Amino acid sequence: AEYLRLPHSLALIRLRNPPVNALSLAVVNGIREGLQKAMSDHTIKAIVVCGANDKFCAGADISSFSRSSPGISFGVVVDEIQRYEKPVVAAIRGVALGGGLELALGCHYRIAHAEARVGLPEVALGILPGARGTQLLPRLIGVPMSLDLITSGRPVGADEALKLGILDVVINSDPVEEAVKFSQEILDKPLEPRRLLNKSVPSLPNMDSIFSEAFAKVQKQYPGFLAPETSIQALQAAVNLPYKLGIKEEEKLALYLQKSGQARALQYVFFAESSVHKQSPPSVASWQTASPQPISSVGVLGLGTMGRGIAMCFAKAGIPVVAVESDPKQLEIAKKAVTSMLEREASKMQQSGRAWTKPTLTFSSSADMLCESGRFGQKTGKGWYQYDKPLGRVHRPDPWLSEFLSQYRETHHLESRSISQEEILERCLYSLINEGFRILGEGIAASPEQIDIIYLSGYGWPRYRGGPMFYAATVGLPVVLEKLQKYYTQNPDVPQLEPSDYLKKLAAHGNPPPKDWQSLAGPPGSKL
Ligand SMILES: CC/C=C\C=C\CC(=O)SCCNC(=O)CCNC(=O)[C@H](O)C(C)(C)COP(=O)(O)OP(=O)(O)OC[C@H]1O[C@@H](n2cnc3c(N)ncnc32)[C@H](O)[C@@H]1OP(=O)(O)O
Repeated sequence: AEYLRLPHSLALIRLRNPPVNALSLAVVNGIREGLQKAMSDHTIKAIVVCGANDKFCAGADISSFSRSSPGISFGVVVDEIQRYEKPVVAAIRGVALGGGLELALGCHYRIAHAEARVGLPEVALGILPGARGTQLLPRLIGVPMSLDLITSGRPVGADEALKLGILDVVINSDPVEEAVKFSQEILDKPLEPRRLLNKSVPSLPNMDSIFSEAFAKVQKQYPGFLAPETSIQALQAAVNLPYKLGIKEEEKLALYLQKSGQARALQYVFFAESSVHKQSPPSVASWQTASPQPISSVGVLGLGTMGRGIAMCFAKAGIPVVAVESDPKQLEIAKKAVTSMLEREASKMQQSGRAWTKPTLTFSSSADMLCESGRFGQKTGKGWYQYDKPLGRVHRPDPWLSEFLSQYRETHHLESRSISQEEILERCLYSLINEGFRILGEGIAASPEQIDIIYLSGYGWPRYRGGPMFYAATVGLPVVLEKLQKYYTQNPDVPQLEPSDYLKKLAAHGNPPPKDWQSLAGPPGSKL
């Protein structure tokens, strides 16, 4: 941060840390030094705080989170500013997010450009506004709106922030110039009413129900995420405890989140999302330039209207199709429909003098064995289990199924054994992860981050677990390798369990973080 003396007995502290003036240790120290200089200089009457390059501050430096604990010591600075004996005015352009808004909340006044955005988006990073945000915001704008903004993390535009009371002035001109003028006008005004830490949270008669509704809402809206619920607990502390104790509770809850593992995953996702836009596979191929992989056969699940159309397309292209349909009636309809469509196509081709060979459509019968016995699952009250009633949800083991399975095992010479939850999880996830390593080794995916972002955006992988490749690094690559080796030895007929060479190469280096994988594994082959 830079310190400048301005005319009219004013000082300016300008945060400078491109690209977004994040609060690195140097920036925080710079702010403190600037405040001390201004305090000891008796000619300085007021201080304006702003950010360089048209941005106030995007909060803590997220890239340094793994090295230090964000938020906690910065809260002391936020309190120091509030207690300061000279007015401090925040001049906001661009964004004031996270620690950036907390810094502004510490200031006695906040002036912003109409296009500025302010907010506390910490929950998206698995943490909470731990530099007094959960204690100061409700004192300024009340509990219901603080709950909304902090649990959702959504930033608001300057106009909305003005209405809510977060900002004092919104202008269309330069906020620093406006703050300079404004500072001179408020020099004689008392500072005590501007110190949020000495205010109490506006009380409401139905506070308990407001909080219980908020808990219910976040559990529904963000299932599995720890940060929104923990933020509500911090807001409860703001209501129930004096400031001095409330900030202690905020610190305790912030520490809990930082250690939860979700914070690490969500911070990985933040950088993964911004990096995927900049990456292309090692071959520099893209969807615009890549040639399609050969397809030897295709599986289609379900033979409704869509499934039939898809099966037809591949059959017409001469690609063998295996289609599976669990409803025998639907299967009959589909067989007739597909056959007649293909025959129509064939006769058209024959009329036009082109040759056509009938493709083979193979319908798997194995998946239908239960259905053929009238067991369609919950809707018929029996399937792999017996249900309390048709469409019922309460299931219990079915002796019929035990008999069915024992016959099946006899026919296929299978030995029964119990399979633990752990084995199910590991065999499913590690074979998926193994495939991820294969496509990295083949140069099909540009980076582990790309695979993870696809899983988060398209396959419902929980964001707070960071994606399958991040998960592999969390478990440890040597562990993943060892487990795959074990399962492959037990199931040599399942090629997905055979550890990929790429994984073997990486595991030889221990458990490197995903960002180092490509440099350690060496140049990939290129299948594109
Ligand atoms: C001492 C600590 C005290 C208190 C701690 C409080 C907790 C926090 O503050 S947590 C951080 C809260 N802030 C955020 O979550 C903001 C995250 N950033 C954004 O939402 C956006 O980046 C943006 C600021 C709105 C800017 O968006 P846009 O203009 O679209 O640019 P981007 O491409 O997203 O970002 C540019 C560039 O900046 C990097 N970056 C952004 N924010 C941070 C940050 N807080 N820390 C570190 N780096 C940040 C971003 O990764 C981009 O970097 P490239 O290298 O160019 O990819």
